[in-house]
Parts: sequence; C-alpha cells; structure tokens
Amino acid sequence: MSESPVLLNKHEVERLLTYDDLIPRLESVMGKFSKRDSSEIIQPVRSVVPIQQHSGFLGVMPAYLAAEGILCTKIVTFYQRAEGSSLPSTQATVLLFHPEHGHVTAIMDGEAITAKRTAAVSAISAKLFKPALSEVLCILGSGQQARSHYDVFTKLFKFKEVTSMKTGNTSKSFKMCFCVCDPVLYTLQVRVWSRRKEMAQRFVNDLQDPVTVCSSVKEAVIGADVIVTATGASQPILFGEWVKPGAHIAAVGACRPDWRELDDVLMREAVVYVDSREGATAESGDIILSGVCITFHQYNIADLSHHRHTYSTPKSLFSQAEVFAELGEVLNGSFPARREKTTVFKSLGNLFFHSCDPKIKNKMF
Ligand SMILES: NC(=O)C1=CN([C@@H]2O[C@H](COP(=O)(O)OP(=O)(O)OC[C@H]3O[C@@H](n4cnc5c(N)ncnc54)[C@H](O)[C@@H]3O)[C@@H](O)[C@H]2O)C=CC1
Ligand SMILES: O=C(O)C1=NCCCC1
Repeated sequence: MSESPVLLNKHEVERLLTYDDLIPRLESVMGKFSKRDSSEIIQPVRSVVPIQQHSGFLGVMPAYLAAEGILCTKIVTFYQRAEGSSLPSTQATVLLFHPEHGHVTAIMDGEAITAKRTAAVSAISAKLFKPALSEVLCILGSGQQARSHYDVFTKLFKFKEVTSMKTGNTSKSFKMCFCVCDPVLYTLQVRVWSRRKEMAQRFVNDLQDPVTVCSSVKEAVIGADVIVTATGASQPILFGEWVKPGAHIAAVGACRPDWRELDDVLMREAVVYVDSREGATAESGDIILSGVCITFHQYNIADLSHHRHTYSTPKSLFSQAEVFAELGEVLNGSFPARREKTTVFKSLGNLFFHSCDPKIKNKMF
C-alpha cells in the first residue's frame, strides 16, 4: 500500500516557494517547454468546464516533466465575483503523483502557487521586455494577482540604475573627451487603479512603500513604462491610445476566449508574446477577438457570394493580433526580445508545472 500523501497548506507553500528559486526555475523550464520535446515536458492546454449558473469555471491542468520525475495536475476554479465579495475568485489545489506507481504523493494549496507563479512569469516578461529606463509601474486591479505582482515587481525592479555619461577635458594642451559613468538610483513609482477607488486605497494601505491611487485607467497608465492588467474584466479596459510607445504590458486577466482586457489598437500595435501558443489560440479573448472584424467580413462574403459582391477588406485594419513568440522561445534563444517596441505578454497560466519546485518535491520524498 502506498503511503498517505503529504499535505502542504497555503502557509507552507508560501514559505517554500520563494521568488529567488522560482524565477530561475521558471526561466529554465519555460525555455525547455518551448522546444516542444515531449520526451521532456508534456503540458497540454487545460480542460475547462463552465459553471454557467454561478459565473465560474473549473480547469484541470495535468503535466509531466520526465527528467525531473514530476507528474502533477492543478485543479483550479475561477469565478467572476461581485466587487467586495469575501470569496476568492481563484482557488486551486495541486496534486503530485508518483510517476512510476501512480499514487498521489502530495496535495498542496494551489492559491499561493497560482499567485506567485503567475507574478513570477510576468516579472520574467518585464525583465525581458520593459524599456531600459523604466520608472513607472502601473497595476490595474487590486486583488490577489495585483498583490503578488506588486510584491515581485517591487522586489526585482525597485530601483532602476541608469548610467549617466559626462564629458570633459583631460588637459590644456591635449583636448580629449572622456566619459565618466555615474550610477544614478531612481525609486520606481507605482500607481494602482481599481474599479472602486476604496479597493485600491485598501490595497495601498497594506503596503509599506508609497503608491499612488489613480481615479481612472487613463490617469494610471499614461506615461507608465510597465503595466500589469490583473482584473476580472471581460471587456477592454486598457486602450492603446493611452499607452506610452515602448511600454511593456503584462496582461494577466481575461483568460477566456470571450474576455478581454486590452483593445484592438494595443493588441495589433504591440509585439505579442504568450506563455503557450496553443493556450493563447484556445483561450485568449485579447488575441482571438482582436480579429473579430475579419471573421465577420469573411462570413458575409461567403454568405453573399451568390450576389457576386466583391468585398475588399483592408487586412491591416481587421486582421487578428499575431503572436510573435512564446516567452520560452525568447528564453531559449529562438526569438528576440523586442524591447524597443511596445510589448504585450499575454499570460494564461497554462504552464504551471514549474511551480512544483524541487524544494517542495524534496519535502515529500
Ligand atoms: N494568467 C494567469 O496565469 C492567471 C490569471 N488570473 C486571472 O487574473 C485576474 C485577477 O485574478 P485575481 O487577482 O485572483 O482576482 P481577484 O478577484 O482577487 O481580483 C480581481 C480584480 O479585478 C477587478 N475587477 C473585477 N471585475 C472587473 C471589471 N469588470 N473591470 C475592471 N476590474 C474588475 C476587481 O475589482 C479586483 O480588483 C482574473 O481574471 C483571473 O482569472 C488568475 C490567476 C492566474
Ligand atoms: O493558471 C491559473 O490558475 C488560472 N489561470 C487563468 C484563470 C484563472 C486561473
């Protein structure tokens, strides 16, 4: 008989799963995932069951990392909750299995894993794509993801270091320019917006450092270098016309094919990165719906073909946003990080397997 599974509660998972371990591990495993070598990593797109009566979803996310002997699945529920609901909108459990014998070896709280993993992946995207001089971080939303993103972004990017160049003369007779590099430290400015201002205020009250509460999305994002969208919105809240050219957006919400946080302009103008191409094609409304007009026109053309109508649809106006690369493809060197452009990282959370950190696994075996 196999032994009873180890139980790890939220507190224990939070303690064991540190960003210092998680980030390099995620970087390494995402790079491997993007090579699509199924003898190494198998992580299909999750299965999702809608719970229509209650505005919720149940997702099952199995994964196998052969080399590390990790066989696991996350089971997650997520709901569109009324503002101020005391219930969490995302809840999860992670099960680990013995890969050879098949029994469950561990049952872990998945809420802490989801919060930290998602924020860590966004932080990796910001490391790769944020403008070199990033002074302003803007977080849209004030829930669990907003908080974990605040924690890791301020931990990693609290200060930006800029090297200023000075020129001058070295001697009277021989004029020569020389350069001196002065490291200058700037404090990252953080802005937060939430649907109800008091929720943003409550978010800020829990923090040590000063954070500006903004009254509108526009006020929050104008001039921001890095923007995190972590809301339950199903219609666009962030519009391309407000976004500073070259900014980086980590788009964390809108994980359903008919939900969006970002508008067409932003999605079509930005260079779009994703965690998994298959996941993005199946689940990202921000990507799928950015091409809704061409789908509509094509449908009309087919429908009216017997009338011999010729429709000419300007492609650039209606085509769907294109996925440029997976984050893992940048991490493994197959695609470039186009830091000079406005970039969107569309996160869907499909790749959760990295969360089964060896430290957690060691605790169990
Ligand atoms: N990409 C990923 O890997 C993951 C994505 N998520 C998604 O991220 C989003 C945030 O998740 P949590 O922080 O856990 O949720 P939460 O419930 O703790 O916070 C949600 C925030 O969104 C705001 N909000 C809700 N509906 C809104 C609307 N229509 N317009 C504007 N703001 C709205 C709320 O006021 C709150 O500030 C959700 O969409 C969730 O499904 C969650 C976990 C992982
Ligand atoms: O990865 C997860 O966990 C989730 N992803 C998107 C929706 C909420 C939960």
